[in-house]
Amino acid sequence: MSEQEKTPDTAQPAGIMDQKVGIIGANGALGSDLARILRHPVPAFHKDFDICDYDAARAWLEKSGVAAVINTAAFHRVPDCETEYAAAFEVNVIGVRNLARACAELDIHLCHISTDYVFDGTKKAPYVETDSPAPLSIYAISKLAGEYALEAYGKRTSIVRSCGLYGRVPTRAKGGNFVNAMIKLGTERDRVTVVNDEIVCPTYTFDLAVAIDRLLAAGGEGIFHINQNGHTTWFDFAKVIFEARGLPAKLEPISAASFQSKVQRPSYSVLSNEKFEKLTGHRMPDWENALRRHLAEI
Ligand SMILES: NC(=O)C1=CN([C@@H]2O[C@H](COP(=O)(O)OP(=O)(O)OC[C@H]3O[C@@H](n4cnc5c(N)ncnc54)[C@H](OP(=O)(O)O)[C@@H]3O)[C@@H](O)[C@H]2O)C=CC1
Ligand SMILES: Cc1cn([C@H]2C[C@H](O)[C@@H](COP(=O)(O)OP(=O)(O)O[C@H]3O[C@@H](C)C(=O)[C@@H](O)[C@H]3O)O2)c(=O)[nH]c1=O
Repeated sequence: MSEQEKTPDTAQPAGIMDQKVGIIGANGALGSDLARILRHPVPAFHKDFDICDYDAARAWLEKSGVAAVINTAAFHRVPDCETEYAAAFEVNVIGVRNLARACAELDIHLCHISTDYVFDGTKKAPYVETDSPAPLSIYAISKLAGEYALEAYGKRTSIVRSCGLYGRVPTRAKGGNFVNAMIKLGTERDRVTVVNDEIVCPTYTFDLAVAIDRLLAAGGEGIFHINQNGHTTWFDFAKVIFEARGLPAKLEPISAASFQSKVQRPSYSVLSNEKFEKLTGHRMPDWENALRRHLAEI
């Protein structure tokens, strides 16, 4: 195993948060890694309750006896949000409002997952938590409105914004993630085109789950940006996947403008980890290290 593939000492699976923590969406990409990392996880599945149902959410939270809860539930098939906007707003805003209200009443810390897409990408330097959001899509608008709902109705809250999640369990809402899409396309097609002018920092759900555990243990409240360190383009990210897997298709760079999509995505959405790393003393591994560890586990 190369140096890049070794698990860094920051990624040990044992959680440090010493109290019971609820995980909403415990079988999702991030939720399933939270369930394997947290020391005292209390998993909640969609069949247990829907966050859009305030009474059901409150009843589960009250019964669970958790000190904190992490909300990973979202409507996040990004292109579908453009047309199914009522559903997107119901889950991403009203659902979050419900959780914020219930957690405030029950004195539970609510940690909510948000996105790099709240920014428009014009900054061209890592975004810090105090930068002004400027969402470009309905998904991004609904996630930003969810943040505002949390801040308006919540008491003890944290918001974790991250970027381009991938992990052992594919994102349920999308039926996959960028890594397994590349492996599938790279195996089935002769030629795969990937955008080379969106600068991002795709993030491994395992590393994000470890980081969220550290954030909760440190009592972090407010907004925190957490993604892998460094930055790449989707094309360069795909290149590592193609090389590591020896995929037969020809990989070609294209511009975002020529990628057929009904969604406008930020051309730069790297997040600065500085606030998180300062509070917790925990350094996020680089994106390539994370990707190679992930490729070794699937
Ligand atoms: N995936 C990505 O690239 C990124 C995601 N994010 C954010 O991270 C979070 C987690 O993403 P990820 O783990 O990939 O998502 P997944 O789709 O894998 O997991 C979401 C989980 O939430 C559950 N869920 C969905 N809607 C509801 C609801 N109304 N009530 C209760 N449970 C519900 C789902 O259950 P079921 O499937 O059974 O409905 C699923 O278990 C989301 O908030 C997303 O916006 C941020 C940046 C990037
Ligand atoms: C599958 C594929 C994607 N792409 C591009 C499209 C897009 O610009 C980029 C990533 O593709 P995705 O389908 O993952 O894009 P998308 O679903 O918009 O990903 C986003 O999901 C939401 C939930 C978030 O919060 C964001 O952080 C972000 O990761 O790669 C290609 O160029 N070629 C391809 O074959």
